[in-house]
Amino acid sequence: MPKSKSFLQAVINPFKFHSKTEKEGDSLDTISAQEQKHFTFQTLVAATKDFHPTNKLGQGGFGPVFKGKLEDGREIAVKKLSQSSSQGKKEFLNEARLLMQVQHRNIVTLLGYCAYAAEKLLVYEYVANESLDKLLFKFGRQDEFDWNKRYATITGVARGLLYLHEDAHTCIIHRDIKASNILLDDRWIPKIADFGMARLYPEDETHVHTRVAGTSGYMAPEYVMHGNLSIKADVYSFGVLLLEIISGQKNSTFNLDPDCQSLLDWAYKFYKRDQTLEIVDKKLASSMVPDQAALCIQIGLLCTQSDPQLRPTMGRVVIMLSKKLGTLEVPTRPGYLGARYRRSHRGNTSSSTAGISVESSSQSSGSTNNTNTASASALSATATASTSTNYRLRNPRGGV
Ligand SMILES: Nc1ncnc2c1ncn2[C@@H]1O[C@H](COP(=O)(O)OP(=O)(O)OP(=O)(O)O)[C@@H](O)[C@H]1O
Repeated sequence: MPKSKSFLQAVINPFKFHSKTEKEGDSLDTISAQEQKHFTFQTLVAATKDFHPTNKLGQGGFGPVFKGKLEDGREIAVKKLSQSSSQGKKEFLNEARLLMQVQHRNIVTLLGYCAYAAEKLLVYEYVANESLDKLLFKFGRQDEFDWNKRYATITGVARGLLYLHEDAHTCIIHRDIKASNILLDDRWIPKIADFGMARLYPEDETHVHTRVAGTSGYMAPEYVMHGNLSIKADVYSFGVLLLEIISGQKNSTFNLDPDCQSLLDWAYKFYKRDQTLEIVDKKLASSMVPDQAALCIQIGLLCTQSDPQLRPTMGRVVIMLSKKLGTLEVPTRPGYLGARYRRSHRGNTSSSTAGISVESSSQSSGSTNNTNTASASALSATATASTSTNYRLRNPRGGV
């Protein structure tokens, strides 16, 4: 076997029973151009001090993530697929496969893997400032996260997404852009992480057999309700994330204003009143650049418009971020799932990060009940979700 193929083959082989078709295997071969990146289990045990709880960075749908240090001094994050992982081996392999193909300063680097007996582990560069959700919503570190850092985060994530959509060798739709999937390094450079749900789409692909999956508060309404998946679903999630970064408010648990059902609704309300900056996080009072903040909010609203065709591409977003206020289109009303859905959903989940999964019957593998999964009945309360196993993908690069 040529050395360039060995990494992916070694990752894939332990999962082989999950490989659906020869075609999938072939495409993995053709995308493989990697050096041997195998880590021995012993190396990772030593690096993480036997996966000591004090080294645990967090817990995702795959299982725990541990911090480690290699003998050469490099700091790493080790994602360990738990035996009981509900998210599943398929997504784990998907993440390895997708990340092998991408290299960008705003996308987390996969250093290698380890498959040892029943253990499956992925090894990443360690990203020192951890995830954006912890900075924005948890640790009381919001003061550290001043305007310049937030603006740099917005532009960095926009560039990373632009790369995935337009510059990677095949269009990649991430499908789970959210605050906990953006990591910030020691220089506050944002890195898009967690490719377990991402999908590769060749340019000429028109249909996809998939399921609707993602995190509530971030999913585009046309995707949740009709299974229409395009790059504009990521653009929508990016718009939500942008408004969260600026307001310090979490969309899925928004309850600041009884007249508004979501953060998007709230932002739109003040935009229409010409009081756009009312939504800005009070912690940014001294550091904010008002015109930049107003521009960003307008871009966030353009990205979350109900009609996906009206949403800009990420290429356009990157250009808009460098424009002057007053030169942009006027956003129409944001799209989000209705009040009935939100009530039902809240009643069914205790976690604000819980999401939705509408499963197609042909995809009922062990990967179905991921941590991002809430009851599909919550969805059906309002939306007439497609029960078809074939979700249509209309020109993923050009919109729905
Ligand atoms: N490369 C990394 N460097 C530093 N911390 C990391 C790294 N990767 C993950 N983490 C930490 O581990 C946590 C869990 O990450 P993981 O990607 O497995 O799940 P998640 O995105 O939090 O949740 P889910 O899988 O349900 O979407 C993250 O929130 C982050 O704090």
